[in-house]
Amino acid sequence: MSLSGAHNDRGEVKVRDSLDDLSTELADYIAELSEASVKERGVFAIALSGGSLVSLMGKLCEAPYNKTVDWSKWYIFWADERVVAKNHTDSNYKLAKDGLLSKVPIVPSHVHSINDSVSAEEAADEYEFAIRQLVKTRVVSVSDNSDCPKFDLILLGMGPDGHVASLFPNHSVLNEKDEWVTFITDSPKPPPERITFTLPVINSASNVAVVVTGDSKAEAVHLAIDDVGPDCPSLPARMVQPNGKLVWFLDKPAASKLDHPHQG
Ligand SMILES: O=C1O[C@H](COP(=O)(O)O)[C@@H](O)[C@H](O)[C@H]1O
Repeated sequence: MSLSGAHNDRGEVKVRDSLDDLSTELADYIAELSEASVKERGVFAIALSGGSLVSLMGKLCEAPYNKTVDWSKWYIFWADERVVAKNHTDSNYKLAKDGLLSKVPIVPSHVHSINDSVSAEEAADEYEFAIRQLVKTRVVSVSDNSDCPKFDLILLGMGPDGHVASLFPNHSVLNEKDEWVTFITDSPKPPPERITFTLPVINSASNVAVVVTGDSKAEAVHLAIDDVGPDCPSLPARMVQPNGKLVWFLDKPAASKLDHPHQG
């Protein structure tokens, strides 16, 4: 069974029976956005996250996507990164390189990873500076409402606590309005030092997809998507309210606590 539908104002919710079906749906979605963006702008600026998302993107390395996607037009960024060496097992760059980037013909100079040899604060500043240069040359588009970058697609995962990127519940960086990229040194999930896109950047994207699997995340999915009333917690995932299009990719266990899991 495959379900898909609009869910209040929290975007489109796609629920798939198996991880295999979910991966195929995700690969189709990314490939379609890539094609549309290359047609419209000549490039595709995509920001990745780490965690379980990357293995769910694995189908992109297989036929037909490995041949049909115009990889030469892809520019890769990270919505969040752990401030560790690039060959460290905690590195989101390493995860993406091993699982995706080394298997498709991405242009190496289009891969924009952080400087891993400076402090978290400097890494965040340098990363924002690099993105600012690419906004000037329109490799990354600019928001219609602010000076924020408008990524063609930002891919997010979500933790059981409702964190997205490295924006954790009740953390002061959730209030950051001015910076595009900020840093934390007290992540509740190791490693502690991370850089992260801020909410204004995430919410300026043309498309945001949140990819969530497993029953340990079902409660957070419910709180992030359903109409939970005035007591609705300021869950980071619920604060993802992009100007562009929001799509949730869920397996059945992750969707199991939604009020209307079969909506649409
Ligand atoms: O620490 C992180 O966690 C989230 C969620 O990871 P998951 O393995 O539970 O899917 C991830 O999206 C983020 O990029 C990462 O740094």
